Amino acid sequence: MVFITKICYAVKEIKIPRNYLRSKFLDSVRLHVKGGTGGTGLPKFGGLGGQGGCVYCVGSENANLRHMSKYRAKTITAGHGEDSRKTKIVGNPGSDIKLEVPLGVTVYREDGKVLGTIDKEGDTVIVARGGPGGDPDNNFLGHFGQIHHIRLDLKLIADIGLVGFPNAGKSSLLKAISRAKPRIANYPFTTIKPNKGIIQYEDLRQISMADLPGLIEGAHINIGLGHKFLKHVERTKLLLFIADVEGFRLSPRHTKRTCLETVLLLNKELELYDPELLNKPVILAINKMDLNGAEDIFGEVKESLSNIHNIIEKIPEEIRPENLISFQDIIGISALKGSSVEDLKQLLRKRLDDLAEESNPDIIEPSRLLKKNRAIVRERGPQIT
Ligand SMILES: Nc1nc2c(ncn2[C@@H]2O[C@H](COP(=O)(O)OP(=O)(O)OP(=O)(O)O)[C@@H](O)[C@H]2O)c(=O)[nH]1
Repeated sequence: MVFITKICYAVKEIKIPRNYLRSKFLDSVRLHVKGGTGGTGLPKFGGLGGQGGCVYCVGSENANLRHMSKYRAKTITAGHGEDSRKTKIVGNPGSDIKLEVPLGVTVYREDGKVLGTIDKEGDTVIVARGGPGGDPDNNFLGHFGQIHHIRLDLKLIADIGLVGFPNAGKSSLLKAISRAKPRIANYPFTTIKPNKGIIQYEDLRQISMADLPGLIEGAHINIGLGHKFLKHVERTKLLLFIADVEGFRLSPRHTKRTCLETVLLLNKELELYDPELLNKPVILAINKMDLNGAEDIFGEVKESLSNIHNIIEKIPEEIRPENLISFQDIIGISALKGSSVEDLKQLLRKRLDDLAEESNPDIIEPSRLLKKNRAIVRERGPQIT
């Protein structure tokens, strides 16, 4: 009997094989927060009650919203202010509650008001203030703290946002170019949560790249994973479109789209989500250049895109975007074989450096900086003490 029970427990403990499909990524969380109540004053001695503690969010590199699930169906309440006593005339303030949240979080109140955004380590947003302690202005009665339902909405902060159809090779590229280890498989929607990788250069400069689950035709009407993850490209500086040279077909029931059509469809889906996204600089990488006939297709796609305004009328209406993206660069790569991945890596850096220089023209190139410093040394001579 004991043996059978043991087996039953053992069977129960076997993990479901498709466990990985349950996304461990959370990008939105609702919390109920309450500031502490102020302590009561002591009118006879002019004693003041302590202020109630506050609940606030603090940015931390290591935090993730998943940690917040422990607060589900609970109220996060800060400490109450201490009452004034004969032996301690000014009550101590209540203890604050510090919620560590990942960088890229925007905090919304229940009425939609933005309480603040957290972009850097240590950024702080107060989400529920503690009530004031009792004093002569409130008849020595401490007040309740603020109570709110808040929503923490995470948008990944990355330099580059990788956008493409399923199976285009986004995860393969992220793996080839960075130190990330995403799941790669030959079926659509292997990526079900955004992945972030860091591209490291020889001079130790680091650039972050976010790989988003694949978009498909009709994502705007919630087909596939819909536009759910597109919000994560809002805070990237540059978009990298990746298209399979052979195009894409979701299933035999769906229309086969060529490489050019997938590029136009990506343009259209981004436009339908938020036309502002089209103002970002975009680089197009055509992947799987190791396949037969890829060079010819690449040449045709490049030619068509350089001449797109003349041929756009011939494109079927259902895949025709209204505002066309003009790509900064179009490059052919093979994420699998690694060909031209290094060129793409250098190109991405160059474009990001150009952007940084445009937005801050005071930045001086390191080589110019070195020359300038040498000139100073020559002028005054090295200091000998
Ligand atoms: N021949 C060839 N195959 C590639 C290349 N890059 C990726 N693949 C293959 O294409 C398939 C899909 O690659 P993934 O990197 O998972 O594509 P993805 O865009 O991340 O796909 P989703 O996760 O569905 O969005 C895998 O079988 C890869 O091995 C390439 O350069 N050449």
